[in-house]
Amino acid sequence: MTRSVQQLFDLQGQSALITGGSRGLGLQIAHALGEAGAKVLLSARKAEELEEAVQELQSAGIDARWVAADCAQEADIQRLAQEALHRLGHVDILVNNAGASWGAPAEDHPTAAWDKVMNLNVRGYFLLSQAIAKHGMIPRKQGRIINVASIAGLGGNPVEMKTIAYNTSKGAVINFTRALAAEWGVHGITVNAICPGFFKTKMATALIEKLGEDKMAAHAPLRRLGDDEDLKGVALLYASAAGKHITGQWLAVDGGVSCVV
Ligand SMILES: NC(=O)c1ccc[n+]([C@@H]2O[C@H](COP(=O)([O-])OP(=O)(O)OC[C@H]3O[C@@H](n4cnc5c(N)ncnc54)[C@H](O)[C@@H]3O)[C@@H](O)[C@H]2O)c1
Ligand SMILES: O=C(O)[C@H](O)[C@@H](O)[C@H](O)[C@H](O)CO
Repeated sequence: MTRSVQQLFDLQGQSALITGGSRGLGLQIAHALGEAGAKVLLSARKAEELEEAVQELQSAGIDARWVAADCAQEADIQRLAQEALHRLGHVDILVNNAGASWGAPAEDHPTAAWDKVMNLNVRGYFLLSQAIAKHGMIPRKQGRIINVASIAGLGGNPVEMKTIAYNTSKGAVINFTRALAAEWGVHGITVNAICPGFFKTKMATALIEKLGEDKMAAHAPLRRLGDDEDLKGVALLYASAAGKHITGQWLAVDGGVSCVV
């Protein structure tokens, strides 16, 4: 018996861990997975922001909780993985989303900032995937890993932005996704990436305002920036049975910005 579309997208009984889930794109993805029936566990560094986000999800009827952790610290990542496996019972869906950027001309980019960006955006994704898979997904022979990359991983940012470490890190996330998918498919784990375009979150607001929101929107074939709904569909596709034959892929959700040469 094949499943209906409603059954294929249903996440009842599933559990999801979302890093950087306290606001922005991570919180949007938490809403999507939670609205489809998953239990969600948010992680970020600040307890107050996490508590606020959990309350927002709970008032939408979602089973939500939080754990504070710094994904730039290996010991914190190991603790987060253990707590997630303990508190959720199992992690069916891992969303690697916590990320940071740095603006400086490449010729003067501080080494410490390069290391900081690469450490959180790449090493953090790797270490948490490793811990969650090794102690949960691989023994259970099932799992979904969703990596939030960026269209910044497909090329350079507009020249005013000067984010060489960030662009490098997001390019790495895309090939990390493909390589991990190639290795862990045999364990029943899919690994896919989302490449958002410009969304007005805390990370990007100052920059969007500096470059001009209207001007940035005008650059997109769809003449708009991303909003609070735009990542929900792809997150649910990757996380659910509807996406069970999709792995090693990335999808740009960018209003078409990445099609323009
Ligand atoms: N906003 C955009 O235009 C855009 C576009 C493409 C990709 N992205 C990516 O989306 C992801 C989320 O960013 P956002 O735009 O929602 O920004 P945001 O600043 O609103 O959210 C970032 C989240 O990451 C958490 N975080 C930051 N450093 C952390 C650390 N060391 N440990 C744990 N958590 C940490 C923050 O608490 C927050 O929850 C990032 O990976 C970012 O690179 C954003
Ligand atoms: O497209 C993206 O991934 C984001 O918008 C980034 O480019 C950040 O906003 C920028 O790096 C902030 O410094």
